[in-house]
Amino acid sequence: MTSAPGPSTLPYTYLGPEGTFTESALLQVPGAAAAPRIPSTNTAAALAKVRAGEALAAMLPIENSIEGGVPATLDAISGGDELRILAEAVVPVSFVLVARPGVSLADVTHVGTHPHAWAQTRDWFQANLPDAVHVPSNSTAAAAYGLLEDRPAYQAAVCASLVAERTGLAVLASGIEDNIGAVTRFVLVGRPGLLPAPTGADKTTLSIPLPEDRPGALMEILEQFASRGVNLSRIESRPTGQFLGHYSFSVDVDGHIGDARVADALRGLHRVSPGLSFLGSYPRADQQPPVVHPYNADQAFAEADAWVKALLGR
Ligand SMILES: O=C(O)C(=O)Cc1ccccc1
Repeated sequence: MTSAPGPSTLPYTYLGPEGTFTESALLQVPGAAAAPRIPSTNTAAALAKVRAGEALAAMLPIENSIEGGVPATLDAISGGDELRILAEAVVPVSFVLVARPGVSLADVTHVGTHPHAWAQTRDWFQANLPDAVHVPSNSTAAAAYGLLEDRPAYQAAVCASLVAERTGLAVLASGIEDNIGAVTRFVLVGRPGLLPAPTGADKTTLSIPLPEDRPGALMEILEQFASRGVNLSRIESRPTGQFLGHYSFSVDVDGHIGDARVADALRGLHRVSPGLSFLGSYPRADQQPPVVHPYNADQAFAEADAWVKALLGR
């Protein structure tokens, strides 16, 4: 992963409070662990700090290996003033069930947690507490801290084990995730102007509105990638909110806008869907370079360009 963007006195922000999986993700960004950081209550609050220049960048969950995309993040980064993804981090996610000391499993009727954590522990609750009611919270850590307040609306919370250690809450059960090995992907989002340099193992995130409701419109978009040998690692549709049935495609592709094949695909996309948004090119967390056929390499694009220029006498 690249280092955090340049030296700055501005803090980073993240979906808080302390002890969320999002904070763990931020701590993976070289340079960010030693920098000041402030928690935000939710995605909108985190991005408002970035847009107002009060935070250098915000770490937010974007995709889970079980649940798929995180709509709140996908929608927030593609709407409003332009933002850029600067880095990604992938964090293994394991959950514990915590309660105030003295509370037992039999006392638990309501459980506070983030909707993603609830979705990833469904089977465990079905098997162990089938009647438990979910009380949604802004984050797993917020749910756990809520147990320390007067008269919480739930008796137990699902969170990271780190939060149990920090709060002194009792662990009623651990490793309660339904899918061992599940990971969540997080992105560090800043203002435009900071384009991370290509590393050879990068991703580019785009939001592409379907230009017209007609047969083949999506295929025309996908052709721009296929014909340049650009692999997609995520694609999902999100409603634009304009009218029922109007969708935008949120896409991650292998490669950097500085790679000729990606830049050429972007040119093609701009012709097909001029309203597309470029949300950033940034290093892949797993540092795996893509397989690029020689005819899609930078050199092949440069040679093709030179050939046409020569034919035109330029
Ligand atoms: O609530 C948290 O701790 C978060 O960081 C969001 C989240 C919730 C569940 C799985 C991964 C991330």
